[in-house]
Amino acid sequence: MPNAAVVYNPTKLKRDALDEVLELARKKAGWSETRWYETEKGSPGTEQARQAVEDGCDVVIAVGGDGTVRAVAEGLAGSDVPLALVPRGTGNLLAKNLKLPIYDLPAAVQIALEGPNRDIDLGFVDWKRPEGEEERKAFVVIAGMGLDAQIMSSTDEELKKKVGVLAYVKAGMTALLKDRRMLIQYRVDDDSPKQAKVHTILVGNVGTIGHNVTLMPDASVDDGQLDIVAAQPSGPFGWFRLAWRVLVDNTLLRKVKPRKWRDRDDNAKELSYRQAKEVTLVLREPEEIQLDGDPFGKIRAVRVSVEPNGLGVKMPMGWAPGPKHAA
Ligand SMILES: Nc1ncnc2c1ncn2[C@@H]1O[C@H](COP(=O)(O)OP(=O)(O)OP(=O)(O)O)[C@@H](O)[C@H]1O
Repeated sequence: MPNAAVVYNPTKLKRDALDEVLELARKKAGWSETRWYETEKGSPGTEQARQAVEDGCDVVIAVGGDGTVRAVAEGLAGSDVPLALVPRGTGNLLAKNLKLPIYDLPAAVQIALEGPNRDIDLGFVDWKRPEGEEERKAFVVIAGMGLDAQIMSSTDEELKKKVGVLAYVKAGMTALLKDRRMLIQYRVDDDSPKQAKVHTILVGNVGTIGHNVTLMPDASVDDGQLDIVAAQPSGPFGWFRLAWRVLVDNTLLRKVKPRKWRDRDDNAKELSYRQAKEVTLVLREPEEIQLDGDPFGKIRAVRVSVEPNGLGVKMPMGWAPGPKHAA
């Protein structure tokens, strides 16, 4: 009989609430006893997911926000055990990009036990800390440096509990006022290395960053490619033009705007886009990095790469591969 493992963040959902729904569903589906693994502040899900794989589970259900999902996905890398989501965070970005149900326990549980598998790309970062320490981490949504990572690292967690995403607005305004740019050396795939001065550089696996804002209009979760965006607004209207590009062009007009117009716009100077399998960045000064919305401190250099189809995710019943499902 198959069995499910649950890796859950107890600050996001009480075990009893999920257990009640899961017990009914697993008995009905003929699954054996569920194994439970609780995350901890200093151990947000990677070790638990690895343990669950070692214990022989058939699916790992991650319960929590994007941080928990990222950590569990990292623990599943290299295994063929799929991930199922019970989204319980602020952003829930992977779930939203894959159009999975949010805050619907029975639907999430049914998907976990009976839903079809979809293979999606898994992003990896190999970074070097300012002190020289090297580390490898996975991400499923976005890796970012510069302004957005400063926002993540300075967002007030207490305020986030009270006002949700508005806490990011406060941190964002503070970071914007500092108007700091990073001097980077970068190399995209086999191109020759180049230099640039940018406010933010984002490397994404999915294109929508919550509230239906599409940052990377061509990003697809299973195209085997990373989408790179560099933001370098300048002049008094630079940030305004950038916001217009993201909020109006990418998000609202994308569906109606002819492709050739978008091609012409795609490398306007506020926002440059590239698709690649790998990008290496060397920073003049150590910079903050964020993965899927969680801050990971300062790094000196990073190689971002993608493992195509590196992660299986449980999808809603009736899902089948096809262009209209591209995220
Ligand atoms: N048992 C625990 N007690 C306290 N904190 C925990 C525990 N388990 C995990 N955490 C912390 O929870 C954070 C991960 O939270 P999670 O991603 O589930 O929600 P979130 O941060 O609200 O989501 P989002 O990223 O969407 O805002 C990690 O920083 C981790 O250290």
